Amino acid sequence: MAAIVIKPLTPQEVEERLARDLPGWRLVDGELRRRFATHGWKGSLMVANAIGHLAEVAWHHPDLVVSYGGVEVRLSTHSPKGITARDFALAAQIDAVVLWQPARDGILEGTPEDPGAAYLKDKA
Ligand SMILES: C[C@H](O)[C@H](O)[C@H]1CNC2=NC(N)=NC(=O)C2=N1
Repeated sequence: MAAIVIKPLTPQEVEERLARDLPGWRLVDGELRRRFATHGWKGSLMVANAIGHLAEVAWHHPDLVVSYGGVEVRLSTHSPKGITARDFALAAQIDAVVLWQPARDGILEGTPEDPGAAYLKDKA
């Protein structure tokens, strides 16, 4: 089987792919970044844990800034240093999991609207 070649993308390539595939993410200081806003610390920790699970399964680990009101995800590749297809692949999976919502008319109810249950502020 041919080895997968991972090479850093140029800033222009990164911006093009962000606009096409990951509109919620930005290139800042050489990292792909996205913030997921929550209604509080417990929600932020749940988001952080969901991302932590994906990172460990992928064996590609973002930095996380966990705050009372949200989680900022910062993704880059250490070797080769830069932004690579690995960062885009994990970012897309993070979006898919964190922003996922049950179908409106489906059998799963979704998080109730009342303040006691409020969790994510950003939903797909
Ligand atoms: C030591 C080295 O960072 C690791 O082998 C793997 C695992 N996690 C990783 N995580 C990230 N974000 N970038 C990497 O290049 C990377 N490489």
